[in-house]
Amino acid sequence: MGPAGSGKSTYCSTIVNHCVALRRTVHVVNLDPAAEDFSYPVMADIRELISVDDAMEDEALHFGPNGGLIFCMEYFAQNFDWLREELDDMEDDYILFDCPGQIELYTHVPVMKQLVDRLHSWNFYVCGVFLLDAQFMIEPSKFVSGVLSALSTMVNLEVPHLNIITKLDLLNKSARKDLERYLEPDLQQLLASEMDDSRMNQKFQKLNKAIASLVDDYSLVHFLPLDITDEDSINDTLLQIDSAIQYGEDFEPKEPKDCDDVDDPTGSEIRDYFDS
Ligand SMILES: Nc1nc2c(ncn2[C@@H]2O[C@H](COP(=O)(O)OP(=O)(O)OP(=O)(O)O)[C@@H](O)[C@H]2O)c(=O)[nH]1
Ligand SMILES: [Mg+2]
Repeated sequence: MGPAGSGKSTYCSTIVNHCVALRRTVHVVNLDPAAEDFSYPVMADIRELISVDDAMEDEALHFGPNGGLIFCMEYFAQNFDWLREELDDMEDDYILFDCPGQIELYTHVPVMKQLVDRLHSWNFYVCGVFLLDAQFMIEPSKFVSGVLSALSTMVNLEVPHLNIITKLDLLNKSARKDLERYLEPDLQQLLASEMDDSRMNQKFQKLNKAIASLVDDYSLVHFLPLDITDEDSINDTLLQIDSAIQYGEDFEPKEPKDCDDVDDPTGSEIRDYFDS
């Protein structure tokens, strides 16, 4: 999940490619009714059920792109049986759901929560992954808006949750260094530094302080940086999610000969993965 363009589909293809190298099975379900191109193999596509064009072109509905998307997602919520059928053959597999970018879906439209509840009822372990563009880590007030959307998604879904900063490879050295103060943020301090040299009026300052203390009180917002050009960084992300959903804990131990079958360099990648 995450705002438009935050890198959700890129994240899915990055994880798929990484897992191919690890010989680990990962599938992706496209839940974006407006998506057109995919850089990963699509196991199931919501557009087979309904697409934004269907909602926009319908004579009676006449939606624009945003209303159309919400309509599609509500239609999806009425038809989870479609997803159940698509997931029918899955067992012990890892599935990524590539979601749309409209923030309403994570804040006040109930469809994502309904989806999570339905997945639980089908015995899936679910982890929410919320992506935020590293551009949000440049100004404290931008960061606060990112934190709030991450927080409302987290509170809304009530599942293990990971916030990830994307597009790290686009940052220069000094921006990367600056990023560190946002990874374990002290919001009060961050905002205080901005307030000193801005002309924010008193009410706005007070509002920011109140938001900062609310977020601090939850002490739940933590960000993990993801650099898709760095295999170790991708591995760290995967491990955090694995531990959140207890992935692999109930797998049967593999026969040693399975490991012998694996050729290098894949074999060494698998060892690296378990070593880390
Ligand atoms: N350099 C770099 N570019 C990225 C990264 N992640 C995404 N992009 C680029 O950012 C743009 C948007 O990425 P997407 O993966 O389509 O983002 P999205 O969140 O799926 O977008 P929507 O589905 O439209 O909301 C694309 O041009 C990607 O190539 C990254 O980690 N590094
Ligand atoms: Mg996308």
